Amino acid sequence: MTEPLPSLAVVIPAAGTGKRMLSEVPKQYLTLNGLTVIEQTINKFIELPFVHSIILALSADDTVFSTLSIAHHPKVKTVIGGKERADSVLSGIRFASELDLSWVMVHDAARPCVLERDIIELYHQCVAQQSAGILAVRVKDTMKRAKPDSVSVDHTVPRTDLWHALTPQCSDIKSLETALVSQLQDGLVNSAVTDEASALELNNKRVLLVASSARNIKITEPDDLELAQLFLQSEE
Ligand SMILES: Nc1ccn([C@@H]2O[C@H](COP(=O)(O)OP(=O)(O)OP(=O)(O)O)[C@@H](O)[C@H]2O)c(=O)n1
Ligand SMILES: C[C@](O)(CO)[C@H](O)COP(=O)(O)O
Repeated sequence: MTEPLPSLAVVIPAAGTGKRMLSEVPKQYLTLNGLTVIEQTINKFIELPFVHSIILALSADDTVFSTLSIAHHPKVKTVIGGKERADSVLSGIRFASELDLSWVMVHDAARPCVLERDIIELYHQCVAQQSAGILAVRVKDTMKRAKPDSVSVDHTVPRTDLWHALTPQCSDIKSLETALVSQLQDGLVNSAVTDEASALELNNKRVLLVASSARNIKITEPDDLELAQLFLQSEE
């Protein structure tokens, strides 16, 4: 019989303003198949047996989340996010580090189409290999690097071994907290560290690439909402 997976914390950065979405409200509060985006995302984690706590990093002026029934679920906690995504993540990690847990997953509130089976597989692989890891999708298209500040091709980027990094991104809490703090202190957060794996890589940590369904999109621009609706409807 395989050992049960250790309990973990899930940090969900949800303090963004969704500027690229061009919507009236922050994209995490847009309606998606009858629920808000953030509720759809939380629902992908809330029933998983190894999820101990779900920590939402919210904007200081967020007045919506507390009105949702999910906000009162015993697993759900909230912290105040920060200026950049990494600041919000670190705020959640600091709360998680007080919970006497070893592992954490960080998942964008804007990724409601993640599949539970992919979350479970990611965690199985990280625990089995005692390594950080991320859900990712191999690049399928030919990739071009543009000339600086232009829209003409500079060169083609070889796509062998090229992956799209998605979330959740999973790590032991101590390594991730150390990595994020050191990058914040080095002032790299705003440029080089756009995901947790970037910080871990800069701290010479191994990061597994675990194949994810390509439907695990991040709702970023207006067209993404319709695509997310189709993906969620096909899960019903
Ligand atoms: N200071 C920030 C910025 C982003 N996020 C969260 O990080 C996730 C991924 O970020 P992104 O898609 O860039 O969201 P926004 O920053 O809201 O989008 P935009 O860049 O278009 O404003 C989102 O769930 C967002 O709420 C956060 O918690 N804190
Ligand atoms: C973390 C992430 O979703 C991995 O692809 C991505 O880096 C977030 O980028 P954003 O510009 O903060 O949405």
